[in-house]
Amino acid sequence: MISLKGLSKRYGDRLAVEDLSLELKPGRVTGFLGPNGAGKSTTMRLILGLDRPTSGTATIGGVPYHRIRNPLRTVGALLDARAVHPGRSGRAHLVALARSNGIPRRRVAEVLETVGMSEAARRRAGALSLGMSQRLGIASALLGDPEVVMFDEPVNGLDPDGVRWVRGLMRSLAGEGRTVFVSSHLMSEMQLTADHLVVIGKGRLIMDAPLAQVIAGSAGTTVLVRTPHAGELAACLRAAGIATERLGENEVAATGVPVERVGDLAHEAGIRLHGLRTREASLEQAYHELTADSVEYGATGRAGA
Ligand SMILES: Nc1ncnc2c1ncn2[C@@H]1O[C@H](COP(=O)(O)OP(=O)(O)OP(=O)(O)O)[C@@H](O)[C@H]1O
Repeated sequence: MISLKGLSKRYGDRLAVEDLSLELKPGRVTGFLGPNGAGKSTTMRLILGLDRPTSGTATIGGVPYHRIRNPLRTVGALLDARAVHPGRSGRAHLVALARSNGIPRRRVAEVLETVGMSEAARRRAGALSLGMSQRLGIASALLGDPEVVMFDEPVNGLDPDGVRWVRGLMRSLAGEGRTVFVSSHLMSEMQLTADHLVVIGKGRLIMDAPLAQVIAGSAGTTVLVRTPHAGELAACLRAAGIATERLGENEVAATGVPVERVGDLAHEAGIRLHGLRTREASLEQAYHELTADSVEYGATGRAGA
């Protein structure tokens, strides 16, 4: 488990991360979302001890990274896929990493097999495509068979097959009971991969909730009801403070409300229903609503402002 308590990081007069407190639990994929410059990479670097917090703490299994005795066996991370010696082969890179971390050499062949690059690992790392570099970075992260894995934009540069492969890998790592923390700007992909979401904007926590709850909370998620008493039901829902729209003679749409509540209200009012279903918003829509006030570098904003 990763635990952040009041985590803050200041660069000069800029607060890149501000008072983040949350727990990333094992056995699930937690997606880490936020606009450019929101502080995702900084947070990941703080967890990995690559930067020191200005205040607060980040711990893995209760211990700050710099005090973990066998870091690669505890936490594996992919932050920058190109951060590999370009002249070395992928395999040589992994062998060196294994040796310097007391990891058995057989793990090199195992992780290369896992990421599907047993052949390509013979090539110089500098000659690998971005997609292959991503796979090598993922192999490095998995080398120590860690309980916690963190990936910063892991599907960056991958083709559709590669994207699907990463999705399957994340799901299976979580299925094995590991803590999986992954940042991405690809909402459609996160919707398919994540169980839980942490959304930040301008360094601050916006949302820490299950994916289903984030989507259900979107104004785009609508409960559609078919009933011969549409007028009566619409009035009843409005009286309960629910945004309601008549779609037709026999149909009512309600937003911002769980389907169970609509069903219960209809039941209490003795209104017969012929259909009750939810039309879910996309994660992309939910994300835009959540972060609308936090986007710093919008198309109309001043570049670099
Ligand atoms: N080493 C640094 N020195 C000064 N400022 C920094 C440094 N690293 C990050 N920042 C600033 O901190 C803020 C957060 O940056 P960070 O890279 O963590 O955001 P991010 O959410 O990962 O963005 P992106 O989605 O674009 O990767 C930004 O304003 C960035 O300019």
